Amino acid sequence: MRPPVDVLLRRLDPEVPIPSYGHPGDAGADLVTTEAAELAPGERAVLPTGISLALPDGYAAFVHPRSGLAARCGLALVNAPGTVDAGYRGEIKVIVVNLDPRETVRFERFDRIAQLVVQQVEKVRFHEVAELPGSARAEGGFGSTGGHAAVDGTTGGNRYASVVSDREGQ
Ligand SMILES: O=c1ccn([C@H]2C[C@H](O)[C@@H](COP(=O)(O)OP(=O)(O)OP(=O)(O)O)O2)c(=O)[nH]1
Ligand SMILES: [Mg+2]
Repeated sequence: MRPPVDVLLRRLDPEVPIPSYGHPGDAGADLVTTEAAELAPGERAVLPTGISLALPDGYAAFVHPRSGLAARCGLALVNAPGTVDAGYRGEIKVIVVNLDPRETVRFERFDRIAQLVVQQVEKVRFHEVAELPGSARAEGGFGSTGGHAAVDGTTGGNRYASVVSDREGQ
């Protein structure tokens, strides 16, 4: 395993735990909320994590959802993944939304609400051209290879769409 990258961290709450990886190979370090919160169905909130970072130049951190909360509670991040720029020195916040149609989601102070993935990112220089070089995919996108579910009763002309219509016919 490669040695970890050193990142400076400031605690904005003296008791907040430093983000930690659950297992040695994990990509995301868990972030907690420093405020208890209650989200009714459909409600969103911006939750404080009590930390700010100084990421090295050439890196960014991405705020990702936790799958367990998504599966169990319908909790999502509105802007997933949230992008934390290397130059950002403010508090990292997590923009959550309760997508469950019925149940309220409750968080206690220091509950783990999201995970932070730190990655190297490229900065590019854009060069405008009149024509782009060809490729196998060309302009095909948005389900051009099939396999997308039907939307609004239309069939996508693929096997998943026909599975949906078979089920509806039963
Ligand atoms: O989930 C997130 C996403 C962003 N940020 C912070 C760090 C990031 O560097 C800054 C700005 O985020 P972004 O660029 O996504 O938002 P914007 O609406 O484009 O704001 P700005 O105009 O400040 O770039 O907000 C968070 O704390 N949590
Ligand atoms: Mg921005």
